[in-house]
Amino acid sequence: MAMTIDEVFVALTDLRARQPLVQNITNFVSMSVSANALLALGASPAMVHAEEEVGDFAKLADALVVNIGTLSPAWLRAMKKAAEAMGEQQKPWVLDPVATGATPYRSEAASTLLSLRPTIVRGNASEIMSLAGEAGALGKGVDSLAGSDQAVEAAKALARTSGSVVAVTGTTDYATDGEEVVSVTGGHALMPRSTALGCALSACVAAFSAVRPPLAAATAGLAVYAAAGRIAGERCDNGPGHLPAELCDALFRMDKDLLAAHCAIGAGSGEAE
Ligand SMILES: Nc1ncnc2c1ncn2[C@@H]1O[C@H](COP(=O)(O)OP(=O)(O)O)[C@@H](O)[C@H]1O
Ligand SMILES: Cc1ncsc1CCOP(=O)(O)O
Ligand SMILES: [Mg+2]
Repeated sequence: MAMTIDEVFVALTDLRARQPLVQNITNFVSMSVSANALLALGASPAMVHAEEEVGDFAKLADALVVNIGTLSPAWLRAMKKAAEAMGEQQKPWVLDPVATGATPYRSEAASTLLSLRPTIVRGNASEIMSLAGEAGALGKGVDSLAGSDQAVEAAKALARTSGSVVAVTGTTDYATDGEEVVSVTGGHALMPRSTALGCALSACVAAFSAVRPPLAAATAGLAVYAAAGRIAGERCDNGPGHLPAELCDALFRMDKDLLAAHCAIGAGSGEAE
């Protein structure tokens, strides 16, 4: 059974009460976007990526997001160390496999991190298809060339082989544990025209993973973000320039009525109800 809007709102209320500390090892492009989105949502962000301290910081964090957007060998070592530390403590972490498939280095890094068993993997369609090993799943750098509808089977297969919940995003978002598939609609067509909004979504999903089990955390994160994205996009008549700021305002103001009016959650890989 997919979560209801009421259950998503209770999860958001719990998140706001808990104010989880979310450790981010994320790319340079997304740092400020993700930190602001987390603060607006009600979480507490920290961008910490030195390999000398990520293990110690992971002891403090309630959740971790690992994002390979601007990868380098030192960062990858830090990502592995932090992910292992979270695993040892049985605390949740989210992998955002930015542009996996674009280069062998990136694909190998994403596979290595996947083998450390993230709680949740969140990516666009090309990334999820590539990580699932589908031939011809090329994206265009960090952007997807495939629709999320095309990636649902890959997401299910990836969830089954990895043991992670997989969230694949696009016009419709999907979350799956390999058996159940939840669809979420909302968002806005301007969202792919503003950088790092997928990264910030992964960070928000990590925040929810501190207060809910994996599939519920992914569903709640997708739904709250979809509603905020829809509200934000509708306020951006002149283009995407102010979209990140509007998105933060919408995350901050989110309540049950706004959620119900601006996103929908469905069961299965068809259209959301
Ligand atoms: N055409 C669209 N309509 C509505 N929402 C969209 C659309 N494309 C992307 N989004 C939303 O933008 C966010 C980022 O998704 P996506 O673009 O798939 O990830 P990434 O930025 O990592 O490539 C998600 O919340 C997704 O639902
Ligand atoms: C443009 C860019 N280049 C490396 S990481 C990055 C940000 C990607 O952000 P998103 O995946 O959320 O669009
Ligand atoms: Mg991305």
